Amino acid sequence: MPRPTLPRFHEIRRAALIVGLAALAYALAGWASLKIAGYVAGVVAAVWLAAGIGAVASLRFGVAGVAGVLLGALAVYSRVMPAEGAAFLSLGAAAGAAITGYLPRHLPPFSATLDYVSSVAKFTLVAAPLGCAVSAMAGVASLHYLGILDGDAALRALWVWWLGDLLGVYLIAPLLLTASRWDLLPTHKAARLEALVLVLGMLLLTRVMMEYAEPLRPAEIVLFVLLPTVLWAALRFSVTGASVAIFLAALIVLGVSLVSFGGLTAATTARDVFALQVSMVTMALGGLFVSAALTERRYSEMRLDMLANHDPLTGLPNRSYFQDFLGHALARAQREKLQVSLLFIDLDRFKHINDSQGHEVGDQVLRVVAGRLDEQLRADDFVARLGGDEFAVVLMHPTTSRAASRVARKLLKAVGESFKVAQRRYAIGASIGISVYPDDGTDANTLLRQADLAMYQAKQRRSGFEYFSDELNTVAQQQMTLESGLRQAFERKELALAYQPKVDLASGRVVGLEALARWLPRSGGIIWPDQFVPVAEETGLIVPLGRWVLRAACEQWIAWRDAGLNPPPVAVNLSPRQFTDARLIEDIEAILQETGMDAGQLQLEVTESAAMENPARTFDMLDALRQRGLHIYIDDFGTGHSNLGQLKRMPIDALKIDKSFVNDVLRDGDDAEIVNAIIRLAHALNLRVVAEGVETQEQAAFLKQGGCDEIQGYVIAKPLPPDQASALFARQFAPGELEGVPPELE
Ligand SMILES: Nc1nc2c(ncn2[C@@H]2O[C@H](COP(=O)(O)O[C@H]3[C@@H](O)[C@H](n4cnc5c(=O)[nH]c(N)nc54)O[C@@H]3COP(=O)(O)O)[C@@H](O)[C@H]2O)c(=O)[nH]1
Repeated sequence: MPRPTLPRFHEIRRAALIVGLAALAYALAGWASLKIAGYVAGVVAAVWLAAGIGAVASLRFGVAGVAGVLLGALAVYSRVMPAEGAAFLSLGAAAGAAITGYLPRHLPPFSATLDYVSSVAKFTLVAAPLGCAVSAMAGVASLHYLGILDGDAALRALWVWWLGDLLGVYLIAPLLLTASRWDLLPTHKAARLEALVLVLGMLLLTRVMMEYAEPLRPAEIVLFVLLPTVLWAALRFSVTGASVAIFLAALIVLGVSLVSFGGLTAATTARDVFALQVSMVTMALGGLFVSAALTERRYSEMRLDMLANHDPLTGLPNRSYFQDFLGHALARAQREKLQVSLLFIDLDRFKHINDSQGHEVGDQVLRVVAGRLDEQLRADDFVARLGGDEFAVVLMHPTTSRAASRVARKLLKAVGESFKVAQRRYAIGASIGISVYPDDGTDANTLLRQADLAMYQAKQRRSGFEYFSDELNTVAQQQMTLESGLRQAFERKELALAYQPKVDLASGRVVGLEALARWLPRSGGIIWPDQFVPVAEETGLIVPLGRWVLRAACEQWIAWRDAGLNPPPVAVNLSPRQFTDARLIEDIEAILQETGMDAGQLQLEVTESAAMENPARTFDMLDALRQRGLHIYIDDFGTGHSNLGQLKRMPIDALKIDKSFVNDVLRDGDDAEIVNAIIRLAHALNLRVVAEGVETQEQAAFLKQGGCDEIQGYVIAKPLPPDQASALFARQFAPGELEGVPPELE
């Protein structure tokens, strides 16, 4: 069982302060009420403002507030009656306040700022009537018991007391409770003028109607003059405006009665007082309910607006809001001769975190980044989430060269700082592309495209941020031409495969073929995969391209087999994007089935970096492929960041040493060491090892001596068209007699 702890000093100090302030406010309001509206026996007021103070004190501060009410009531009542009576009345007041404050808090949902109709109803129609009834009954019973009120007078006083307390709650509590929602008030000049006219109108009309022609009674003034103005305020100035208007209207009617008749009770009958109380209750309820209904509607409009214009995950403006904002910013920049810098921000390796740690962590990362971007910017800068891991910032500034650089550096630094999510520390980088109005474009879409291109450049160069330049546009144009050409290349049958043999160093036999894509446009010439594979990767065309390559390689192998040529296994390259395609296995199975290809004769080459991107996923994928009989080669080995522990568990068959090491193996001692180390590592893991990019007899000899199993490279042959490749199937390359076969395609 937890041990009870003593309250700390600052808690005691706070409670004492609340008790003191609540007592003071209650006492002052009580004293003023008796002065303005003291009615029955000098104790019962027609409007008991102190009840409003009590309700708020209890609602906001609980027990401390109620204790303040008790003390404040004692201070008021002990001035007008004996101590015993004052004590009874004060206890009644405190009990009433406790009920009025306690009930709504325990009838959730309740908004203490009275901006929902249900909250107003709970407070004004349930809690306040009950609380006021308790204090009125306790008070009147005490006065009767003390002999101050006889039976008849007590019954009449009960009504006056209850309505007086209720009015006090309706006039004061909304004013104090809604004070924190000043933001709902319109702030423009016309609205202020309208409010002033309204207040002056209330004053003037009340005075005129009460004193001239056929003077109206106070209750009639409330219903015919003040109620409409309160409703006006409720319609125009939200709950806060309505609360102020209700309070002012009460002050005006009480004040004018005081000035005109020398006080509420002096020139009015009991019926008049009753009518005034009821009319004021009607006015207050009307104002509160109308304003709450309108505010509630405004909130739902704001919510809809928020949903339409903001990203629900980060709370930042979304793409559509961003486009609107940028459009307005550009129009303003044109008028005021300003510059606009657009920063396009893309997170580095976010996909990796999302894939490996799950979407919840990914979402959390996006929230952290959004918060950091927002924190770094000034109030008049603008940041939005465009979608995924892309954000955009709009800065407006006087014409200066490279004005956004400082902000870009600041944002990169802020985003790059590590942070903790679900007990783990993460660090994420970002790349930023910047375009500037009017230099790089004059419309939102162009600027966004240019900033995107610059971001891509920053990503490739790992430079953090880059400005847009015309050269980037040229490159983008070329890529677009390549993209549309590649789309047509499928239909026009312009794609072909070249096959490069792999030779077993021990036997000199061709033991494998690597299928490499070629694009032979009808217009002539050849487009190399170095040019079109990256474009296909970016545009997603790599998936259909990869499928085409797989199918074409399988069909060719079957054609060779059917021609009795005894083809060796054929390998195809899987790009990183293809490798993450959820349908890859399904596609491969379908191709194997449709072409009749033997799965054991198909090899897949996956680059080391793609394989290590998400080891857990890679593991499952490779395992599934191997179970179907395929063989897996890790391509370009040595260039990625292999984790040896993971490599050991990875379901693979061979490593291919990257040609960059092979290239300098005879000149560079380090490369020679690396090549030998990879060969030893592969054998230690029971994997075959293939050296790619072998161009000379000497390199081949070095590799053979080091224990390498297979070689591939120009020393044997460049990638060849199918008929030339098949001519090598039966050939045996004797050691020292390796010679390049002249290619037909290249
Ligand atoms: N996802 C896919 N990627 C593909 C496909 N087809 C090719 N590619 C990739 O494109 C890159 C360039 O390929 P390519 O121009 O065909 O170059 C290959 C060989 O011609 C070249 N090579 C082979 N031997 C030598 C050599 O002795 N010297 C030398 N300078 N170059 C040589 O190497 C390329 C094969 O490399 P690798 O795949 O790493 O074994 C390239 O990255 C291809 O992978 C495709 O269908 N899908």
